[in-house]
Amino acid sequence: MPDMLRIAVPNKGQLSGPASEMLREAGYRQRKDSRDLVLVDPDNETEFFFLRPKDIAVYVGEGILQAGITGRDMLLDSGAPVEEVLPLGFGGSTFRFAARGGASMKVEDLNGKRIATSFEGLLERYLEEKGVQARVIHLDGAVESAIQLGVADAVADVVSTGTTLRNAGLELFGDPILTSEAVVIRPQGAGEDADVDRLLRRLRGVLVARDYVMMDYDVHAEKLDTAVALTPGMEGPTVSPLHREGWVAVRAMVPRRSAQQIMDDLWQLGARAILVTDIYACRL
Ligand SMILES: Nc1ncnc2c1ncn2[C@@H]1O[C@H](COP(=O)(O)OP(=O)(O)OP(=O)(O)O)[C@@H](O)[C@H]1O
Ligand SMILES: O=P(O)(O)OC[C@H]1O[C@H](OP(=O)(O)OP(=O)(O)O)[C@H](O)[C@@H]1O
Ligand SMILES: [Mg+2]
Repeated sequence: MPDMLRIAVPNKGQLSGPASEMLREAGYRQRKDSRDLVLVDPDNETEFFFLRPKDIAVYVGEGILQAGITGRDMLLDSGAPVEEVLPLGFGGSTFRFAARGGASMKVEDLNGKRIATSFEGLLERYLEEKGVQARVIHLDGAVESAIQLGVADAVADVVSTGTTLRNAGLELFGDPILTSEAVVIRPQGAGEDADVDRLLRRLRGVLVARDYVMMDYDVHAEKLDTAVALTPGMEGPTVSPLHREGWVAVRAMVPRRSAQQIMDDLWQLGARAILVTDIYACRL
């Protein structure tokens, strides 16, 4: 068997589904049974290991696996010798303090208090930075209940929509300790690795295909400069002659979220036959 690229992927939790989905879009096989621990993709000479998201930085830091997908918060919390090489745009969250609603706590008020968290690495580093002395209580999850149950005076927890905190009658205080999302990690100081580079190129291709669309339109040559300013593309748009005298066809990638606005602006300018299509995959 040829040398396999060995990659760590979250086996459950918030990152598991989106990570596998992204790898599938990048052309890799993914597991069908959520209890599978390993999946071999012989066509791509890649082996995927499904591990607890919090353990992934440890495996990659030990050099056992060449890369992995985990949360930035988890990688920093672990203190493992790994580095972030590519943010993936999903699993977005902030790591924040919260206390009982109406308590109007400030970070300084945490001196001498008990703070519950499942990220004590992150929390302890932050408290030290701010010169706050508090007792850190480690909990594995459902940290929001710790205040009501009298185990802690405040919590430091992952917040996405804030629904979980609100439902527990808690309110946020202080600045966000960290802003996180899913990231690809590698062992710190790992050298060139053609196999990892190929994985990263594929994932970047998925990110671009998700964030951009292809826009085609026809415009009068006199309006071309203004139109190109609206659709500069990645390295300048493709401009081709049209059979219709004085008109040209333009093709450029535009951000998906502004596509409708750009179409309105191009229409105003006199452009016609404006088409938007999905990008299935790409290497830029
Ligand atoms: N509600 C959420 N929305 C988006 N991302 C989230 C959310 N909750 C957590 N995350 C992010 O997902 C990553 C994994 O967190 P998750 O809670 O799934 O792991 P876990 O707690 O170890 O797993 P489990 O909850 O199954 O025990 C973290 O980086 C975290 O910031
Ligand atoms: O701000 P929200 O959108 O409500 O999301 C944040 C919640 O989601 C995660 O919990 P998860 O479901 O992973 O449970 P856990 O506490 O057991 O990790 C996280 O730990 C928060 O509790
Ligand atoms: Mg969780």
